[in-house]
Amino acid sequence: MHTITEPPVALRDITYAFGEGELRRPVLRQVALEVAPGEIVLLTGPSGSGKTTLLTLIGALRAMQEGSARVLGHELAGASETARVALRQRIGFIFQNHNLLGFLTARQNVAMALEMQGGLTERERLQRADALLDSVGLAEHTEKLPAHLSGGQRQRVAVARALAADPGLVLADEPTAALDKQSGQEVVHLLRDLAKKRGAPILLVTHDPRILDIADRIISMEDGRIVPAGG
Ligand SMILES: Nc1ncnc2c1ncn2[C@@H]1O[C@H](COP(=O)(O)OP(=O)(O)OP(=O)(O)O)[C@@H](O)[C@H]1O
Repeated sequence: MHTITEPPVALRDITYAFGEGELRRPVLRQVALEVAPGEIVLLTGPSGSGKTTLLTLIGALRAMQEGSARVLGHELAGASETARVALRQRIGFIFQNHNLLGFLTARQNVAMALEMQGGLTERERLQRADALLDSVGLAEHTEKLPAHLSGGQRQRVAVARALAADPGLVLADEPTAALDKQSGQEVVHLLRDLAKKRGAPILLVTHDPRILDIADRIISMEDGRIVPAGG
């Protein structure tokens, strides 16, 4: 007997539009995509081609319109808000502007991501946060507020936070856009190594040609469609 493992991300015929009636503007057209366990997929393409919209659909951050999206074993078409919230807790998100809370230390920002998990005492959460910050090279900076860290360091905190809850999938939107070349490369290499270790696939939207080498696969989008490889 074979066990057929479902890919962590499987999209079929995803079509999505903003606006209604005459103002309706399609931004995704029949997108199909599969991401394998542990795979690192980069999504590139011109501004406005629909990359972020696709990422937010996969991340259950917006409701589907047409097509099918199976993410970590759950169908998102027709999924309730409750189901989407539950799925979001199994996904690690990293954004361009890191989205750290300015009044919390690096350690508190990471520990907060563990609160949803339940089952851990505060002491355990803080210990786990310290271990994660250590793994991204920030052992010396756990007590600092985001404002006292460099851009690269803040983005490392965001990586630690995204991986804190042992996500089944990591979604990143332009995580290096605000960073210089070296910090950007450090952050994505770190992200890649940590995700590979945990077997979590990464889907990363980027315009940054300096980080293309981390990809297992690069996908281009144009005008709401995935451009066929080699085309
Ligand atoms: N909330 C919204 N309401 C209306 N139109 C939107 C909304 N969000 C995005 N759009 C439009 O949808 C299209 C696709 O946007 P999207 O952000 O997905 O593209 P992108 O490829 O990620 O672009 P960029 O690289 O600039 O981030 C754009 O034309 C954008 O203006």
